[in-house]
Amino acid sequence: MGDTPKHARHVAIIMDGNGRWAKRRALPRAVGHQRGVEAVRNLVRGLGDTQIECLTLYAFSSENWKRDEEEVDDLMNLMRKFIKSDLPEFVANDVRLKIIGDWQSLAPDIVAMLEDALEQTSKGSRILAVALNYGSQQEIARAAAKAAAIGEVTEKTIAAHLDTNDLPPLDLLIRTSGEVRLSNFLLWQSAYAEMLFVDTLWPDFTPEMLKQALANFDGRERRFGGR
Ligand SMILES: CC(C)=CCC/C(C)=C/CC/C(C)=C/COP(=O)(O)OP(=O)(O)O
Ligand SMILES: C=C(C)CCOP(=O)(O)OP(=O)(O)O
Ligand SMILES: [Mg+2]
Repeated sequence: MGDTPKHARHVAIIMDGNGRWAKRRALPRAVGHQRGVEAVRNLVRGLGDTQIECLTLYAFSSENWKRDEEEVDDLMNLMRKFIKSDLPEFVANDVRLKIIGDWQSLAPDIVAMLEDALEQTSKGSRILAVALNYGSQQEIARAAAKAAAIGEVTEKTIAAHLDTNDLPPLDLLIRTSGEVRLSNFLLWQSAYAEMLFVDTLWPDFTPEMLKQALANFDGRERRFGGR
């Protein structure tokens, strides 16, 4: 595997634990999500200090619609606020936004904001991919249907129609909060990804912890089925 880079090019994070972070402090869940956004902001600000080419963040799953309407509204409003406040910083810091998932079916104003943000960041070189209304099984089914429509259902044609088709291969998947499951995130892309499950609740996750995760990755031996 001579062409395998030593460092992680593509890192994905399941940002779990906002609710428990708030509960421990007897605060509303919305406050946990707010602090979760701050953790995202700090991480994106520190991205330039790493060799990561693409950071993919799980922000809202296709199953998260099952939550109370109030919490869903809070999350959508945080999204609106985050794009508005942080877009200029993305542009200034060479960040290219990418959205994966069925984001086109979100509220029309969010879709419009995202389209504008995609356009404004299109020249950036470091990718921040945000998974919104994302479910990996749904993504694979969509890709398989497209592959079937061209009459060739293979690993290659399915991968070519996944939302992640223009991203580097996934190297490292991190989940915070101590849960050890994928919750319908990047199932196909995780085939040979390294995984790291940490107990830290998402609002407490720092850029320093990301660096520790990258160091942990650097110490692993990847074999891809070879010997
Ligand atoms: C990019 C961006 C603006 C992101 C929005 C903020 C953010 C960090 C969203 C993640 C939402 C979410 C469902 C987190 C999981 O915590 P949980 O609610 O499942 O917590 P719990 O498992 O402790 O209940
Ligand atoms: C981080 C996001 C956006 C989704 C995964 O976390 P969940 O909290 O929704 O997953 P489960 O514990 O329900 O599996
Ligand atoms: Mg959770």
